[in-house]
Amino acid sequence: MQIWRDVDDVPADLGRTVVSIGNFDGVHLGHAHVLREARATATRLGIDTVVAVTFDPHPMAVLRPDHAPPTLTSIHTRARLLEAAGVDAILVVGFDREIASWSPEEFIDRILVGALHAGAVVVGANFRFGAKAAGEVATLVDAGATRDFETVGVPLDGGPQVWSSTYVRQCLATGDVAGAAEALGRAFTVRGTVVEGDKRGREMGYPTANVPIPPVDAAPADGVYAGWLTRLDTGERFPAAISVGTNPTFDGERDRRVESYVLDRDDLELYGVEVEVAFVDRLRGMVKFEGMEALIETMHDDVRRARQVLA
Ligand SMILES: Cc1cc2nc3c(=O)[nH]c(=O)nc-3n(C[C@H](O)[C@H](O)[C@H](O)COP(=O)(O)O)c2cc1C
Ligand SMILES: Nc1ncnc2c1ncn2[C@@H]1O[C@H](COP(=O)(O)OP(=O)(O)O)[C@@H](O)[C@H]1O
Repeated sequence: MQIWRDVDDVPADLGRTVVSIGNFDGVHLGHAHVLREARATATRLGIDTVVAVTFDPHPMAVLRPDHAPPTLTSIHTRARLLEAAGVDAILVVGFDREIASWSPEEFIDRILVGALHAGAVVVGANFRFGAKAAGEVATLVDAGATRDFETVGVPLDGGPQVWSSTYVRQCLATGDVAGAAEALGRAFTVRGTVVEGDKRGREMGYPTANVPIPPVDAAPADGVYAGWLTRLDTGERFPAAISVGTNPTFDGERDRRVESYVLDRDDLELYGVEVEVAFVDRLRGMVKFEGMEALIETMHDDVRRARQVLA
């Protein structure tokens, strides 16, 4: 798959394409539905290449930083998932104030027609674009009439439910990782490099691989979950009981982390290893215990329940 980080990176000899546009954050089932329509449109028109146009950073992070939603997928993860959803190429538009000021027609002429030679544009029916979000599906339909591209506005109620990135974020904010997984069509995951913690885990009988959560990234609410830890260096996948939070029992001033105890193992060496943690189900909320003994008692139970969930 091709990734173009700038409009100037798009090869000049690119043939006609079918273009889908959006933030695609999460690449959830709603996105997959629109991308399936894009592929079907390409087949119908005899066009080979489906291009996804996406924005980085998220437009809200530029336009209203205080209201920017937490990110579900980094641009790298998004590219990987878009490829799996059948996209041939991705144009990542570096979103800034200048691009935000482009009128819908300017966006159409410079990106869709000028760079991508769109034969069709396929977007969700509620898609908005251009300065002040003035552009909509009808704007594309009108512009396409004189610029020789077709527009497909995909109805959002094509599936059993209207999925959205906002819905996924809401699920995560309440710890409903099973709901998030349903909307994504796969488990929600966090990626990162394992860092050192307070070295208390081994002492407690439950060593945990700790991954920091960048403040801009979405993560499940503080709590305890069952899931899987995958080493990205070897591809090995392990069942895990996972804690998200700041370890309130120990009162330390620290940032939120994802801490995974790999069930029934004490021999792993994970410091510095790149891992992916997948959240399957919520076990309970985070508790500030009176002492370490009470926490360990409860962790025995968490591990037992995690084993059941993952069996
Ligand atoms: C299954 C599981 C459940 C946990 N539940 C809690 C909890 O309810 N309250 C809490 O303060 N810490 C909880 N923790 C986090 C532990 O406090 C933390 O793993 C331990 O202090 C070791 O930290 P370290 O990796 O920095 O050494 C939990 C950890 C795991 C693996
Ligand atoms: N079953 C396991 N699950 C997670 N990490 C393990 C496990 N067994 C050994 N480890 C190793 O132990 C480390 C965690 O031990 P811990 O005492 O919690 O230290 P820290 O406070 O630095 O996280 C992990 O980073 C990993 O290298």
